[in-house]
Amino acid sequence: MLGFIIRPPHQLLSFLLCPGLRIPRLSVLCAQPRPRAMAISSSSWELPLVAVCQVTSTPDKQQNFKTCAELVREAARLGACLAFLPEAFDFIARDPEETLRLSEPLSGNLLGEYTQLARECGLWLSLGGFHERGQDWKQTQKIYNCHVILNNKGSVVATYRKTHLCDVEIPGQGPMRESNSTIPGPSLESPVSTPAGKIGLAICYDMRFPELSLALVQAGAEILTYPSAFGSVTGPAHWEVLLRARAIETQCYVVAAAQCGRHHEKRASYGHSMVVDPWGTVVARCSEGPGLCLARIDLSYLRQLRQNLPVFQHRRPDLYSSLGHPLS
Ligand SMILES: O=C(O)CNC(=O)[C@H](CS)NC(=O)CCC(=O)C(=O)O
Repeated sequence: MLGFIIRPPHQLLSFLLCPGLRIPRLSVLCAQPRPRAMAISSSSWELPLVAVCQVTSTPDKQQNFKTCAELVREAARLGACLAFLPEAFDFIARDPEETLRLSEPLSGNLLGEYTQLARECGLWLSLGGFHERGQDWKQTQKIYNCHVILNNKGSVVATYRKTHLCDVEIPGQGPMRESNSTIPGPSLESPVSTPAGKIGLAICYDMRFPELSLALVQAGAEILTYPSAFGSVTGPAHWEVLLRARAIETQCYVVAAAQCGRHHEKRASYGHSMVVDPWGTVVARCSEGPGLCLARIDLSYLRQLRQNLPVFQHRRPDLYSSLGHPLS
């Protein structure tokens, strides 16, 4: 019954906005009529709307907060119930010493400002990667890369500390040595219920490890999030392919808020923030530069797709570890 698996048309609308520009640019990627078999009782405009914010963080924390707050307010005005900010929304420093110096605990001033913002706007926030001084800061002098979910009252409802750290050297991109400043998180987190659906938490480089996305979907995730500061060389080759692959194999929505542009003399990011639906189609994407895009999340579509193409009933966990140990 593959004929029934066609994206409903309301998902094909994405509004591309620049912060200075008040008129939304409406981009209709495609406009097929909704097939009868997919009809649902609610109007598409009642489906939850999410906003994906794209920024260029610098070492200036106050300025970064101003930019993010403006996008979050815009998201609220446009009717989003949840706004996603990228990894390192708080700042991107020039070196590990500066990263450690600018970091704060979750109880610090910056999270306090975001708490107020969520409350004032009445929307949920995915704060994609906060440089967090954890409980062990005094002993370790290192931080966690912490994804924080705030509800519309500003309370922290979930935290996930990045488990796969990006220590890579890609020619042409400048070395990344995240472990110089950061400790890997100790565990995965259970998906968290939000007005848009159950969100599985991850961060950036984590998207290269499909075991993580499978663990999250098997624990009930409907939306996977990969807030990112993706490299400018790996970006064009891997970014969209990885995100769409994670969406197709898990049959989840994938939301990826990204850093873009030049952060300082030593660092630039790829951008291309997007929302992918469970069929693997990109249903919203940001244009170049800071801004936001919007997408509706249709969980009845997700359930229909999982029924029509029941890969999770066809898995063979009895086989997958039968070839011994993974490559070292
Ligand atoms: O450094 C900070 O302040 C915040 N953290 C990051 O920007 C991290 C570690 S350097 N970036 C990535 O994981 C990029 C992954 C990537 O580019 C890939 O997988 O290709």
